[in-house]
Amino acid sequence: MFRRDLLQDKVVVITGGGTGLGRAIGERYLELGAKLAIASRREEVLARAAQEMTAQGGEVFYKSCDVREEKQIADLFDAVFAHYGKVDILVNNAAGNFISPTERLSAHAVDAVLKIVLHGTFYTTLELGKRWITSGQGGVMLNIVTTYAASGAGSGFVVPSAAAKAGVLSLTRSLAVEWAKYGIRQVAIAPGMFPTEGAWSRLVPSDEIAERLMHRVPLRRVGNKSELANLAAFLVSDEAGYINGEVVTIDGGEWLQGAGEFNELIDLSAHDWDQLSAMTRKK
Ligand SMILES: CCCCC/C=C/C(=O)SCCNC(=O)CCNC(=O)[C@H](O)C(C)(C)COP(=O)(O)OP(=O)(O)OC[C@H]1O[C@@H](n2cnc3c(N)ncnc32)[C@H](O)[C@@H]1OP(=O)(O)O
Ligand SMILES: NC(=O)C1=CN([C@@H]2O[C@H](COP(=O)(O)OP(=O)(O)OC[C@H]3O[C@@H](n4cnc5c(N)ncnc54)[C@H](OP(=O)(O)O)[C@@H]3O)[C@@H](O)[C@H]2O)C=CC1
Repeated sequence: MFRRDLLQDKVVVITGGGTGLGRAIGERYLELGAKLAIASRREEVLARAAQEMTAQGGEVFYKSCDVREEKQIADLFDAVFAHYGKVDILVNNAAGNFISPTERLSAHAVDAVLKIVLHGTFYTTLELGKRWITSGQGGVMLNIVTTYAASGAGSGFVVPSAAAKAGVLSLTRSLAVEWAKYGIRQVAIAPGMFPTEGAWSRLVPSDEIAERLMHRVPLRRVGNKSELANLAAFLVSDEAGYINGEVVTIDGGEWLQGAGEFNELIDLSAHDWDQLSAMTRKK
């Protein structure tokens, strides 16, 4: 699908790059010639991922980093710059989320999500942005958000995530303008349903919920990680150099089905339509 050298020698930092979608994005980037640095809290997860990801070749540097901690982020970038000499691309992928009626949440639970998603993304963006601006080097920042942020609708039962991801999208669009003069480009992806252990264990804990969610997708399937990884590769590549401040939704049409008032009629049979037509046509 892509030139094999699309991301040749680009150095990419991916937060949460040891699991799920972050790892899938990293694997695709490696195939396209990039050098990776993956970071998250659990060092053993990163170490295993780095080993497995480089089985076919390529280079993956890893370092434990809690994105809620400013000092750990500075240490991360110090280490990556020392190792590779530069950073070209940042993928803000780390996140926290779980379903809960909002009235059951404590302040601590709200903070648990806001601090990873909103503060963490802001801190990594700020740390790397300052370094790029000081050195005169530009780059690309890709933020992974959600359809309920991109649509502007938010979502019940994941309200801290909805609020935080909306903030991240606002950060994306705001800096797309403010930092363009430094050669820093901002883009975002809003994924729909992509089964990962991290997301499914916290958000889709039963078959019943899975069935309900799936029914919302016009394509009637979940996304393949490779589909998302391909989009993530294009958006950070020089081929997408004129895309700045945009969010691309990849959800099989899910949010649109929810938005159209009459889309619920999708399940009606031909027989149902015959009856309805007879009722609605002028007599
Ligand atoms: C299906 C389509 C997908 C839709 C969009 C998906 C978006 C995503 O972001 S998917 C990514 C999911 N992956 C993760 O969340 C990975 C990282 N998550 C975590 O580490 C935890 O889940 C975390 C977010 C809770 C953070 O962990 P930690 O900082 O260790 O927090 P604590 O375990 O100490 O909990 C803090 C606070 O939150 C309360 N809490 C935790 N889980 C739940 C829950 N499932 N329901 C209700 N409350 C929860 C916990 O009880 C603590 O509050 P207090 O008890 O008041 O202290
Ligand atoms: N899967 C899906 O259907 C969807 C996912 N998304 C988004 O995609 C992204 C990836 O999610 P997914 O792969 O599904 O889930 P995962 O749970 O696999 O990914 C979350 C990653 O974030 C890391 N992380 C969490 N907290 C921190 C922290 N404080 N500091 C550093 N890293 C942290 C985790 O590693 P560790 O625990 O080691 O810190 C983990 O690697 C997220 O931004 C999510 O919001 C959006 C819409 C749908």
